[in-house]
Amino acid sequence: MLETSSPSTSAPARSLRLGVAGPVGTGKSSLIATVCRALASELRLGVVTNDIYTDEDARFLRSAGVLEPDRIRAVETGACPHTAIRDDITVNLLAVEDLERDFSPLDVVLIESGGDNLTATFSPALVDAQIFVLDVAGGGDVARKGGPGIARADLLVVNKTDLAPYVGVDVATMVADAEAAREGRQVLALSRADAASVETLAAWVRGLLVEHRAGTHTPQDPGPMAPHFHADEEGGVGTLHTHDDGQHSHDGQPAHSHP
Ligand SMILES: Nc1nc2c(ncn2[C@@H]2O[C@H](COP(=O)(O)OP(=O)(O)OP(=O)(O)O)[C@@H](O)[C@H]2O)c(=O)[nH]1
Repeated sequence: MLETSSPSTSAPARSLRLGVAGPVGTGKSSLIATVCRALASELRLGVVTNDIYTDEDARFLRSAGVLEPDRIRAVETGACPHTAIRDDITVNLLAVEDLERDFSPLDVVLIESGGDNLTATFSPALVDAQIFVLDVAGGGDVARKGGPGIARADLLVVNKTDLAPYVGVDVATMVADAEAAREGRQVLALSRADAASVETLAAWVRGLLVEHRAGTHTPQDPGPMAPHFHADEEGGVGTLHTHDDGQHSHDGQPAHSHP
């Protein structure tokens, strides 16, 4: 791939890990397919999908031919999606690190959460940044309802805007509601059928990668992590952690310091 092309020629310490979360069916897999189509010719990409009982999202992306099949790895969570993206990220972190090792160096690894409710967001120990996806078909009022993903994800996508006339949603109002809930953080009205919106999404990813490589992007936790226990070195139960400052990972190191 184009190591000499923008956004940077300097070697990153590791890939940019970008999470994509949001309610069931809002278009997370499709958004990842769109990003891959837009950027696969200029960046080295990998994908990890999360499904509860299947590897369906990975199979969808492989069959769409957006990346070579082995660059798309599936995690079966066997539990509510938030469990594997926030409460215990081990299986996802291993999948990401396997990808990064197998295809070293990668520029971006996209991690798709299983569809969950409005409270589910990624731990900053797993991803450097996250996109939260809503769609117009879920109702124009959803953006007003708030929650950590809507309010504080790095980017909020209002997806499937091509469907808005058919479901009676005014996209401009929905975006304005979302911007108010986000206190100025970016909102993108997206449709895979709208090339300009797709290019805006691709440009956002490129810009984030530049910041990641420069070390100027700080991973944020959109919501408090549930209190949890770590096993101590003897295998017993260790100390209760809350990590509610948004700056620390499961191992107590700065969230962006994983190798
Ligand atoms: N009209 C339209 N449909 C879209 C768009 N993006 C996705 N869809 C459709 O929305 C449906 C759900 O898309 P997915 O990408 O599977 O959604 P998801 O969030 O990954 O779904 P889960 O993994 O089940 O939570 C599919 O039928 C897609 O074809 C869009 O921009 N416009």
